[in-house]
Amino acid sequence: MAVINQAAAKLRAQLFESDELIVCPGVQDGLSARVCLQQGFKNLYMTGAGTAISLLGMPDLGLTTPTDMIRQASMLSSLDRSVPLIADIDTGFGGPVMVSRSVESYILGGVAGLHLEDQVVTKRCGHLGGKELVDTPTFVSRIRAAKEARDRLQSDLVIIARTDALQSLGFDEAISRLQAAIAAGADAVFLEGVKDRAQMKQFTETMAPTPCLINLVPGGLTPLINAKEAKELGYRIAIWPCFAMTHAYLAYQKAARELMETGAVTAGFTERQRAKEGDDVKEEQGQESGGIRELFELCGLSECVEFDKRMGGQTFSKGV
Ligand SMILES: C[C@](O)(C(=O)O)[C@H](CC(=O)O)C(=O)O
Repeated sequence: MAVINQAAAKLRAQLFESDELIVCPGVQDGLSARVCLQQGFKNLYMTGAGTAISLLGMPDLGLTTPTDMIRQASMLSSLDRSVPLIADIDTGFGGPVMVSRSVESYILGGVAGLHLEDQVVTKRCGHLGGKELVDTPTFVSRIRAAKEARDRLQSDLVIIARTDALQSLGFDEAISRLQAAIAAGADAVFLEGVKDRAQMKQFTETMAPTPCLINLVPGGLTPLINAKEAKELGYRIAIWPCFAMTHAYLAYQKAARELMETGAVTAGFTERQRAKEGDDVKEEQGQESGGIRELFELCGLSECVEFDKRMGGQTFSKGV
């Protein structure tokens, strides 16, 4: 339990014992997480939208089950337990019993923080239209159930209350929902779909001293401010869901189109290889930048081989 709680304790210290902006690149699978860890980010964010797209090939419409989300959040937490993960838990997936069970599973999976919202269970991405909300007592019961799970497991899990009320009910109602959530045990707050800088500032000032999260979705309702601006506007956590998925999508599309049209794969790393060949720099077969071995290395190939050996295993004694 102590090891499982370390990331949560670290996130809590980042939030309450410093004034840093907690910068969270959105990740949805092993590859995106490994790349962000390689780049040295101190925190990660598990996007529910990205998980729906990547795991199910479906839009963010409340289709991921608790099992999908728990499994993905636990896997992402396990890649580097010194890097606290904040994970989307959507609506908590049901009534208070379900919320409590789901939060317990997130904690046992090593998740450091989560955000829990006030949409109906058949939710949708906060940046789509026609969202429906539960009433404030129902929202508060979800937060209370999350806190109960945290207290029962003696965890430092950071609970972030999210409201989607801004679009349909306005700023004041959204604030009063978040204040009710704080009274029920939320540590931080997330106003979904904030529309401009003036509203960002008004939000962080109104909620002070409670830490506020900003959600910077490409193509969403909120202007894509940068980390420096987010800090200046009073935010303490910034998440960038799906920030690299657009690039990944376009890269997949380019490679797939090429294979479809030419019957050969020359996009991506082989292009760089060719450029290098033009410079008379030949790389060994299978050693190209971006080739499969590099991806395996990114995902811990050498560490696995070394671990096997250290444990007295023979699995890789003939090399890999
Ligand atoms: C933050 C969010 O819940 C997510 O799943 O990452 C989404 C983001 C998105 O749909 O891109 C949301 O804002 O609802």
